[in-house]
Amino acid sequence: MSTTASVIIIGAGISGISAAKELAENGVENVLILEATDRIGGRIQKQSFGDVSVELGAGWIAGVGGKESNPVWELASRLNLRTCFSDYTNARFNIYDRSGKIFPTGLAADSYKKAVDSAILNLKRLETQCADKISEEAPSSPKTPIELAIDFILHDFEMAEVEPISTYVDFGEREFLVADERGYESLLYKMAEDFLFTSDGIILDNRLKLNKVVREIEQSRNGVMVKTEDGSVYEANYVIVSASIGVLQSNLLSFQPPLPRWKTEAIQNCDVMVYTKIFLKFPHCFWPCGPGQEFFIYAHEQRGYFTFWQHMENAYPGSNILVVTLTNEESKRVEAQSDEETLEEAMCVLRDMFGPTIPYATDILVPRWWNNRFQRGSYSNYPMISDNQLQQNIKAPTGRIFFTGEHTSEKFSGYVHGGYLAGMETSKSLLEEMKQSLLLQPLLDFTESLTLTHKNPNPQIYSNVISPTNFISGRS
Ligand SMILES: Cc1cc2nc3c(=O)[nH]c(=O)nc-3n(C[C@H](O)[C@H](O)[C@H](O)COP(=O)(O)OP(=O)(O)OC[C@H]3O[C@@H](n4cnc5c(N)ncnc54)[C@H](O)[C@@H]3O)c2cc1C
Repeated sequence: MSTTASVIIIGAGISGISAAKELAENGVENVLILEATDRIGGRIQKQSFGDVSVELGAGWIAGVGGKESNPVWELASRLNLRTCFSDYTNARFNIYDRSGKIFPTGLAADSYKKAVDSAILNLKRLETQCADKISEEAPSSPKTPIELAIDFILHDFEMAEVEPISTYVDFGEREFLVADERGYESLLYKMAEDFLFTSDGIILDNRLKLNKVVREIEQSRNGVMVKTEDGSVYEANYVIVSASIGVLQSNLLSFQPPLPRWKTEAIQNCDVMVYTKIFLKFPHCFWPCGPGQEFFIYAHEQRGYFTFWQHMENAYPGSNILVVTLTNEESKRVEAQSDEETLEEAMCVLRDMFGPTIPYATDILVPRWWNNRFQRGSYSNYPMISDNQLQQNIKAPTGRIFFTGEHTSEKFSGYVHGGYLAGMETSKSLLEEMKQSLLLQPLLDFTESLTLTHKNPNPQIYSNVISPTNFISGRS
C-alpha cells in the first residue's frame, strides 16, 4: 500500500517545516513530512539538564540589531522567547594558562592582533593562489599555548566562514543565547501551528509522520516513490530533501536513478563542521561570574583541547552549569570515548584553571552529532574563498527532487535563519516548477497520445524534449 501526496518533504528540521509552511500558504496542502526521529526540530534540540533546559544544537540567534531584521529573531520576539545577550569580546582577556594564571591583557591583545594579521595574510594568499599568482610571504603558524588557543577561537569560531559574513552584515553583529524552558525548538512548533493541526502544543496532523527513516528515493517521468526503513512506500509528484549535508555524504539515502556526477561531487566537496557543547553540572559555582567573565579560554599545547568555556549563570542564575565547546577532531575523539573519560579530562582542565579543591561535577551531557546517523556533523562549512558553483550544485534540483537545508543557503549556511530561509526559497522554486508543469500538462498529454497512437519506437525522445523537470532545471 502506498500513500500519495503532492509533495513529500524529507526531514522536519527548520528548513523542512518552513518549506512545508510556504507550500501550504500557497495552496499546496497535500504535503507529507517524513521525519526519521520521534520529534521535529533536527539540529534545534533542547534537553533537561540539572534543573534547566539546555540547547544541544543551535543555541544562539546570531545576527541581531542590524539594518535588516533577522526573521528568526522576529519569530522569537513573537513568541516572547527568553534570550540573553552574549558578549564574546572579553573572552580573549580571560585566557588561563595551565597553572591557573590569567595571561596579562597586553600579551593577550598582542597575540590576538598577531593571529588576526596572520589570518588576513593567509586569506590573501588563498586569494592570490586562486588567481594563479605566487605569494612570497607565508604567515607564521601558532606555536605557544596562547597562540594555539587564539588561533582556535579565531578559526573555529569567529572566522570560520566566508568573508564578509552576511549574517552580521545584513542582520547585525549581536548574538542572543536562547534561555527559555520551552526551548529554541518552540519556534518550529509555532510555525507548524499555522498549517498543521495541533492541540495543546502537540502536532496531531497525519501529514507529519515521525519515526520514518527514508532510505530510497526513486524518480520516474511521472513522479517520485519514497521508501522508508519500515517498508512503507509513499508516492508524490515532487520530493524536497532537507537532510543535512553530512547525511547526503553518507549512504543513508539512495537515489534511483543515481544522482548525477556534478551533484555527488559537489555534495562530497562540502566540508562538515562538528561542533560539540559539553554540559557540566556542579554543586556550586567556583568560577568568576562578574561582568565580562561569561566566556573564558584554556590555553593548552594541544590545539582545541577543552579551549572554549562558558558559564550559564547569566542565562540561568544559580544553575551551576559550565559548557565547554569542542570542534572537529576533538569532537570526534570525545564522541568515541565514554562520558566518564570525558568528565575526567574536563575535571583535570578545570583543576588546572581553578585549583585542586574544586568540587567534582555531578552530571555531564555529551551530545554526539557526528555519530548521529540522521546528522553526521553539526553544519556545513564552505571554503573560506567562496565557490558559488559548489553551492549552486548542492542546491540545484535533479528532476523532481529538490534540495533544501542550511547547506543550500547561499548567504546564511550554517545558521538557523539559513535553514529557515532556504526552506522558503526551495518551496518558491518548486511552486514555480509546478506552475510551469501545469502550463505544459496539455502539451504533455498531447504528446503522450501521439506516442500511443503512432507507437513511437523511441518515446524517450519526446520525454526528453518536454519533460517539465528537464525543461525547468536543465540538468536531468
Ligand atoms: C551543536 C550545534 C550548534 C549550533 N549552533 C547554532 C547557533 O548557535 N546558531 C545558529 O543559527 N545555528 C546553529 N547551529 C546550526 C543550526 O542548528 C542548523 O543550521 C539548522 O538547525 C539546520 O536546519 P535544517 O533544517 O537545515 O537541518 P536539520 O535540523 O538537520 O533537519 C533535517 C531533518 O532531517 C531528518 N532526517 C535526516 N535523514 C533523514 C531520513 N533519511 N529520513 C527522514 N528524515 C531524515 C533529521 O532527523 C532532521 O530532523 C548549530 C548546530 C549544531 C549541531
